[in-house]
Amino acid sequence: MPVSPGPKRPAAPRSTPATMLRLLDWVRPVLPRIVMGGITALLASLMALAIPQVLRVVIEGPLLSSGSVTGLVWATALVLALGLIEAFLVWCRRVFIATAATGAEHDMRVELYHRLLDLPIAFHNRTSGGQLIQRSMGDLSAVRRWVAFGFVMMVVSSATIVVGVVLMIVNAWQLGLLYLVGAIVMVVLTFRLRRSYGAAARRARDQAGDLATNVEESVQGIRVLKAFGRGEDAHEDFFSQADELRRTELVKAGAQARITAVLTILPESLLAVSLGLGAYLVVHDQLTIGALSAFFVTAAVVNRPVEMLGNLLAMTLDARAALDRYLDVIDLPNPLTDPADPARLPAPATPEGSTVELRDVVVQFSPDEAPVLDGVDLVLPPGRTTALVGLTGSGKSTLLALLPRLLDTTSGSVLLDGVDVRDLSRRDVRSIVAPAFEDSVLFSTSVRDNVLMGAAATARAESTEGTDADGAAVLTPQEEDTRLAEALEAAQADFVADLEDGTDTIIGEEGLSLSGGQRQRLSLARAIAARPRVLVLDDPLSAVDVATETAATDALRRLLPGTTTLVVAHRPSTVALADHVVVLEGGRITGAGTHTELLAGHPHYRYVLTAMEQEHPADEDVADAEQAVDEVEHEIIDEAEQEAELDARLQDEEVAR
Ligand SMILES: Nc1ncnc2c1ncn2[C@@H]1O[C@H](COP(=O)(O)OP(=O)(O)OP(=O)(O)O)[C@@H](O)[C@H]1O
Repeated sequence: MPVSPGPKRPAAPRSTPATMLRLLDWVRPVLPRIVMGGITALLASLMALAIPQVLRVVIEGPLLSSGSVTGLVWATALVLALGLIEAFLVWCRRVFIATAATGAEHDMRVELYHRLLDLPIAFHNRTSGGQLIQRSMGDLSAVRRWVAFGFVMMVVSSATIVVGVVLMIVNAWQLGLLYLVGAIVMVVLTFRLRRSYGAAARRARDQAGDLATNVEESVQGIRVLKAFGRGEDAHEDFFSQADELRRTELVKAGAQARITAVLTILPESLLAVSLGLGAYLVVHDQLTIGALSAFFVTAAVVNRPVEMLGNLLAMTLDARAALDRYLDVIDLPNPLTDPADPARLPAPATPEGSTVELRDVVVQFSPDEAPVLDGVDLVLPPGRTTALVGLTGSGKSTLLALLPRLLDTTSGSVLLDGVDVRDLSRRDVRSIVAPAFEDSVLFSTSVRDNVLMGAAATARAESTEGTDADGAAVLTPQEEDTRLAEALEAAQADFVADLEDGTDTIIGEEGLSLSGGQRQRLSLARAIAARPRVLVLDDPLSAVDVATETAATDALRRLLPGTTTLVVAHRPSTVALADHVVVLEGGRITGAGTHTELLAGHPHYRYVLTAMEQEHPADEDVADAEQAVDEVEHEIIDEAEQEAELDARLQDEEVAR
């Protein structure tokens, strides 16, 4: 599967300040705490700057002129007090900022998750999982670190430098001005170097996402990798991706090193020049020793934030790259939206059940490509089962995705009991249309939770059950038990009774491993437990035998008599169980009727059935093949036993001799 860095960046790139300002959307509620944090940090810095001024008073005042011990004690106490206040203010900064930053990170993470659930399937098809995990974890951590430390320290450092330079000018204007000129040169050079770091920072984050995708896919596909002996190739792929990331990190480190070098060499050189010039000024009585000392101690305090600016700039560019990736997803327009004023959910159009109608439906994924569905007109008979048959790629899954509104038509409409699905809220549509897919997805929770997942939503739509404070339906424990038992029985999932904890057994990725057929049965049970008005099945029983499929279909008819069902059929047995069959050929419906009618008069239908039979041989053939395998296995075992007997006899003879 190709690895993609995810959504494309917006056409007009944002500047770093404009990007960082977007953070206000999440930071605004905690802004007072951040401002308080900033103020305490600033005060702490001012305390640090105040200490050299006390030093000047000490040198020029009590210590050198009057020799007063009391004055010296007071001055010492003052420096100690300033130090203690500085430490207390630093502690306050951490408390204020940490809670604010983690709160903003939490809100951003929740919003991203909500967005991922909201975005259409097409987005998830083209975006790799690792990239999304990286966005929700690593990228957001970088943003939090910047809010908690980078931003505040950037403001505080800048303020400290400005105040410090002013004090340096006040203490020794000649030396202060020299430092100011040097500071301007530093800023210009640093901003020139930032470009290469910024580009590498974005590249590194995209590459880290690719790496996460690689790990995720390798773990998920571990069986395939092992079975095909591709472990070595996978290892090489991973190695080269990891190496690419390493090289980008080195580019970042190089750029940061250059910035840090400028921000270290220049101020240190300035101090050296200032020392010579300062000594000259003192000798020629143009500067006092106290003022020179105060200048140097102030310069030492200012140099700390100046040197830190390099790291802070790198942190800002890292956070900007991370925030850009986050906003790429958050700002993505969702073509599947709810109407401003959704229509009320209609009642079933007929006593037999709901009707579903597709009117002149066209689906085209890209203007450069031919439509996948082209002028489809289709009515699903209420309360009956319709099988959708077609060659691979004919558009069956695409058509199915239109019913629960996982996808919208390019033109034409899909009507549920006479109402266009786009006029209903997506929540309402999905509360009456339940899907089950061939690729059954189970979550890392109990059988019970997996199966009852959609039951509450449909119960709310039926509105005969109780509701909770949010208006969502709540099934009583007894009702839940009944639904669970019925759904498991109908889906032929009786194996659940033999699991160690029955319906409370934890399954899914982190739980018990189930066979493909068992997973499919639970996925079907989930759709049944929802008691939908419309059931959409994308070949959900492909991994079970024909007898189980027949039993499940019978149970479905009994349990959900008024449910209108559309099932994609990949084998003749599924077609045979349907009331009505529709043939899809290159995105168009070319035939509809009963299995017998189509068999008699539709050549493409016969061709598709023949193709299905070749792909899914009848169960008798499979049974024959299994028996043949059994016989061969028995022969091998017999031969092995005979050889063992022969060996034992030869050994006995040897011993006897
Ligand atoms: N999100 C998408 N973007 C672009 N093309 C797509 C997308 N989804 C499906 N297609 C294309 O639409 C065509 C029909 O796909 P679809 O999955 O509906 O066929 P199908 O009949 O269900 O096939 P199969 O029997 O193999 O599952 C294919 O050519 C597929 O590549």
